[in-house]
Amino acid sequence: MNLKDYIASVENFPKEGILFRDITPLMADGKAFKYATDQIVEFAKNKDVNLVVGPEARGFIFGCPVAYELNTGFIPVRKPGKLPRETVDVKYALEYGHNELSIHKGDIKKGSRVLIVDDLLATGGTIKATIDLVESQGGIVAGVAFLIELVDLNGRDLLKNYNVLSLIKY
Ligand SMILES: O=P(O)(O)OC[C@H]1O[C@H](OP(=O)(O)OP(=O)(O)O)[C@H](O)[C@@H]1O
Ligand SMILES: Nc1ncnc2[nH]cnc12
Repeated sequence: MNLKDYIASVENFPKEGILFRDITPLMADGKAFKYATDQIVEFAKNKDVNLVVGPEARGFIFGCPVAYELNTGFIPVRKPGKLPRETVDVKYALEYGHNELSIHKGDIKKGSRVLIVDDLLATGGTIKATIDLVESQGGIVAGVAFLIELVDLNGRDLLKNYNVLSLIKY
């Protein structure tokens, strides 16, 4: 299956000069969504993963079905003001702005083997912030999986010490 056939490319969204890779056609197609999820599950299988972590919002879309298939829990990494209990926070830069991410303190037990899942790797700011949150809680990042990698933005440079999967490259 060619997953690129299910990605829509939209010019100048959300800002002038950004070519937005829209995953919603893939999500809307049951076969493509399952195929992409299965590829990530396959990547995780020999990594002894016991927890999946995904950043808001699109990381939830792929992270949850992957966690279900792996029989693990899913921990959300969220934007400011969304998590009700005590959090650990980190600031980061985006391809088109900046943001802050949080995780509930204590959700990741020391020594947990974590698979981090997100829809897209651009500059790597989001994933690096997510890795920092996981590691600050004593989690071990067993793998990092994306549906899409924007190769020219060099996000991989931040991930040299990790097992990385991306299913579609632009
Ligand atoms: O590699 P980076 O440069 O950090 O960019 C990638 C991130 O940007 C997008 O999320 P966004 O923050 O737009 O949030 P959303 O998922 O809520 O739309 C995307 O889903 C990734 O998480
Ligand atoms: N070009 C892009 N398309 C979709 N999501 C993104 N997140 C960061 N850059 C993006």
